[in-house]
Amino acid sequence: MNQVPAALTIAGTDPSGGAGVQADLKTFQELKTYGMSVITSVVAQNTTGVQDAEHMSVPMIKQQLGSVISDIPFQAFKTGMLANIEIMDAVAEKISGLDIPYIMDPVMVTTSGHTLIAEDSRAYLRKNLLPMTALVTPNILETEVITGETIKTPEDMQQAAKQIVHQFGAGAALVKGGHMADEAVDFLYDGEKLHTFSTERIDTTNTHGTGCTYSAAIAAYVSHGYKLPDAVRKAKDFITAAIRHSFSVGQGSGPTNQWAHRIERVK
Ligand SMILES: Nc1ncnc2c1ncn2[C@@H]1O[C@H](COP(=O)(O)OP(=O)(O)OP(=O)(O)O)[C@@H](O)[C@H]1O
Ligand SMILES: Cc1ncc(COP(=O)(O)O)c(N)n1
Repeated sequence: MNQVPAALTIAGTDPSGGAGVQADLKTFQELKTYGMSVITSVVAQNTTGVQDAEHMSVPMIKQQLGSVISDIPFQAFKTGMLANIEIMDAVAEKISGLDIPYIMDPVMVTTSGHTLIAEDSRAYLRKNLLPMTALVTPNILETEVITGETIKTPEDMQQAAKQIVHQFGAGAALVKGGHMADEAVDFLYDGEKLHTFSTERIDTTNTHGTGCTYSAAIAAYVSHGYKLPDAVRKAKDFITAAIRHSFSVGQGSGPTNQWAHRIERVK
């Protein structure tokens, strides 16, 4: 018997293969995790941006979740694009009661600047979904939306990570600073300690799908049994390699390379 951990992504699609469910499944596979996916929205997008999106019906999302949950055990799951309150509510209903670590990538705006969730669903996400998470992974903009505070400095990021845990009830918060100054520095607050993960900033515009790949890598490592700070540290190495060896395909912001960890021997 081939026993491997399994992970589930609940997210939107990217037919150009760089973000969303496609990035998540590639990442799970690379990290020796059996990958499964529930599609919430079908998005027409590519490296240049988002052209259109169609959301799956609530019954269909619930059916997909039911199909997976009733059949195959998994050791971690993540959410990406949850476009509106109805979809968030459907997902919340199906995952409540699962005793499995939940990693939320609170997808709001893409790297190319397109809004992926309805304005009025932000409050729902904060109030109803955040308390269910083991970890939430907002970038600066998403952090500002969640906390209502402006982020200018690394200290602001650290403060926000604590606030997201203590005030909004997330299990842990990883505030990502891909756009802050010279370094790509992220802060993890796990309810007890602040951890810093910092790498050099790679000079590239190929960052399509970085958030998706990073959170999927964290979920994969968690499915293998790593505790949060270690899972994030390993995922940070994975995403940094993936950005460093990213693909210059397409006419816009290219995708990351999920097999780069093999080139750099990230374990
Ligand atoms: N140019 C870069 N060089 C190195 N690391 C980067 C770079 N851009 C992003 N990262 C890192 O990649 C990971 C994923 O970043 P992610 O894209 O989710 O957040 P972000 O870059 O802060 O925001 P955005 O979603 O708007 O791109 C984070 O660890 C971030 O620090
Ligand atoms: C379906 C979907 N989900 C999420 C993203 C965010 O991607 P990025 O990490 O580039 O901001 C995306 N472009 N498409």
